[in-house]
This record gives sequence, C-alpha cells and structure tokens, in this order.
Amino acid sequence: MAERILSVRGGKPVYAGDLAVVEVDQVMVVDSIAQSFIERMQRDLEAVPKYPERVSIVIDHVAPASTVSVAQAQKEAREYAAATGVRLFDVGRGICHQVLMEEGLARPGWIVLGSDSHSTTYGAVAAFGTGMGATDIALAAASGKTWLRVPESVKVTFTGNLQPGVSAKDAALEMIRVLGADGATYQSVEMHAGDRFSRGERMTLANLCVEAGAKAGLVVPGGEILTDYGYDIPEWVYPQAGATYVREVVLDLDALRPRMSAPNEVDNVHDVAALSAELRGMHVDQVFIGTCTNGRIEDLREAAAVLKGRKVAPGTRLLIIPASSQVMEQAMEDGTLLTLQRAGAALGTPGCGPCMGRHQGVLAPGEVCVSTSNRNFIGRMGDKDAKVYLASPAVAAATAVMGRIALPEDVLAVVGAVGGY
Ligand SMILES: CC(C)[C@H](C(=O)O)[C@@H](O)C(=O)O
Ligand code: SF4
Repeated sequence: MAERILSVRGGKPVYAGDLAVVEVDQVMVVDSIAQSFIERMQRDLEAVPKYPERVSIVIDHVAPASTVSVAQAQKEAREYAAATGVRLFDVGRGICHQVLMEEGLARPGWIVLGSDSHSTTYGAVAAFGTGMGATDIALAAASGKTWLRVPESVKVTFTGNLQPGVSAKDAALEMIRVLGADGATYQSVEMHAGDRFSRGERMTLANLCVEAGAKAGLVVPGGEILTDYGYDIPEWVYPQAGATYVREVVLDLDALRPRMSAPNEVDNVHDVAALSAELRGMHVDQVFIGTCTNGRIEDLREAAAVLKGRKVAPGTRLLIIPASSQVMEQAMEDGTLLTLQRAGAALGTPGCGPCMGRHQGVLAPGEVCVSTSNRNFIGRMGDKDAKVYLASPAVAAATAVMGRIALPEDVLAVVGAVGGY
C-alpha cells in the first residue's frame, strides 16, 4: 500500500528503500509545535504557505491555555492563521487527528503530514499519514511537497471476530505486544481486516502503529464498510497482488481478551484477567477516558454502558474528555454525557487533556492512572514516579467503578454507589 500510494503521488514507481518526492494534501500543525513552525517559515525559509487551504493549525494539546507562555504561543498561532489564510481549529474543537478526520481533511490516497507522531491515524481511511518535526512540516507547507524514504511493509492480518467486552483497543495493544515497541521502526504497518472494523476502530488501530515505531499504519479498505470512508477509494491504494512484506503477523480476534499495557513500556501488554492479585488489588487514583486513541462517541458509549446506574469509587477520580466538539454534541444528544456525569465523572473540554501530562489531570508522585491513551512511559502523565496503565474504555470504566483494575463483568453485580461518590 505504501509503495503504491507513494508511487502514484510521486508520479513514478518507487519501492521500499527508494526516495520519493510527493505532493502533500494536508499539513497539520498542533499548538505545541506552532511557534517553531512559524519561526521556520518566517525566519528560516522566509516563505508563506504555498497552498494555505492545505494547512491546518489545531489548538488542542493544552487547550484552553494553562500558562502565560502557552497563551502567548496560541495567540501567535491565531495571528499567523489570520495573516496567511491557513485553517485554524481553536480551543474546544478537539484533538487534531479527530478533527481532521471529521472535516474530511484526510482522504483515501492522500498524503497527510502532521507535526504530531499519531498522524499515522489517517491510515484508517487509507491516507498515508505520518508525523514529522517542525522543519519538515514547514518545508512541506512552503513547497507543497515532501520527500520520504519509502518504508518497508509489515503485514498484519486479523482473523475471527471481537468477542463481547473486547474492543479494537485490545486488538491494537495485542498488535503492539506482538510487533514490539521498536518492532516496526520506519516501516508501514499494513492491516488486513476485511470489514471487521468501523472507521473509529480503524483509527484506534492506525493510531497505535506509531507506538511500534511505524512510519505509517495503513488499513486495507475492505468489505461492506467502504461507505464510512466518505470519499471514493482509488484502486491504486490497494496493495499489489503478490506484494512482499518484511514480516507477516496473524492476530486471532476470537481468542483475544481485554488487554492492558503496564508501565513503563507500551508493549508490556498483559491479559487483564491474568494480572497478578497484587496488581488487581492495587488502588487506582485516576482513570482517564479520552484521547485520539479512544475519545470517540463509541468509546464514551462503551464507558457509559459500564457506568450507567453506578458510581465512581471513593478515592478514585474519573476524567472524561471527548475527542472533539462533534463527539461532545453526539454524547450530549444521546444522553451519554448525562450518564457519565451522574456516575461522577469530571468532564473536560474536547482536546488532549492530561494525555501528555501538561494540564487537566497531572499525576502526583506514586499515583496510579488507568488511561485509554497510547503512551505510558516514565513521566508521561506527570511525575516520574506515577504509573500509567493503558486499556480500553470498558476496562477503564470498570476500573473507575471498582477503584482498582477491573473487567466490565466485575461491575455487573455493583448497582448504585460503591460507598458513595
Ligand atoms: C505534542 C506532540 C508533538 C506529541 C506527539 O508528537 O505525539 C503529542 O501529541 C504526544 O502524544 O506525545
Ligand atoms: S490525545 Fe495524546 S496522543 Fe493524541 S495527539 Fe493529543 S497528546 Fe498526542
């Protein structure tokens, strides 16, 4: 898939290891990188965006601003957008990847460069999405092009079906366990799943690919689900018959059970049911449901199904942040937010929230957090002595009810307050 997309978009056949120069359809800049991006454009390149409509700035990582310097950087980003005509998604619109997908700014066959590592997410709609630093992003904005070394591909085939209580997040964590945290460095993870996964589920899978070091995470479009792409799928995004891969992995969804990634590496993945009694009994201080990995409407509904009529355990706090304003609206309309609020969740403004430990839920030394995000390295969500466990929204919600790591079935017997919120 990577070879074909980069060949067509570069106008000549390229193979793994070749250099490709390709047209860029969308350049995405996040708040945290905006200042360096602007500096590269103005000071180093002395350029303006070649195609302003192909550049989007998203204020999402620390939104609303937490300090004066963050506020100043965001002010400069707004002014830059107004002066150059690039698109601006301001505070409250949501997390960059979710917003670009909702706005149709990632489409099958597109090349989308983001100043954010989780730009692999766009592979959910067969777009070649990848993250780059401020300098490369600025060059792409100034020239409308970028150069890439064409990645080798790893083939991941999903068989069977997700069982009740098991989600795409569990499949993604299992994939990372099998590949390893550096198992797909600068490779394209090409996922073959037929029509097993919805658009949101494919986003979760493609999102996690960068945690194996991948350059891109491409889901091969398949089956009945092709309608949720929103745009035509060109024939040339499909892998060539007889394509060769550097590695092939098969994941059986029938056998998959809820997974959890334990500190401090994303590929330290375990079966939740098989965790030691000590870990299952450990007090959990904070549960966070949200992020570009699992902050979509289906994720909030999954959490609400577990939390409905129940309360967050005393001594545990539950933070829930929808990935975008659109998700927030859907969750308002269908009552999901009310269920979550009544269960005792603290609801936040759409954005990244505490995912990378900069605001809205930073962890103290020794605290334990179960999060639906994608990273759990030392210091990710606050103090270096805090611990982050990664799981699905259902496991996170069950954990909030029990105050310790739990499976959705563990809370079935719990009705109403567990000691009172
Ligand atoms: C701030 C941004 C550059 C960073 C990333 O690149 O991924 C962040 O989104 C993260 O998840 O750590
Ligand atoms: S939600 Fe987390 S992982 Fe996603 S872009 Fe924001 S900080 Fe990065």
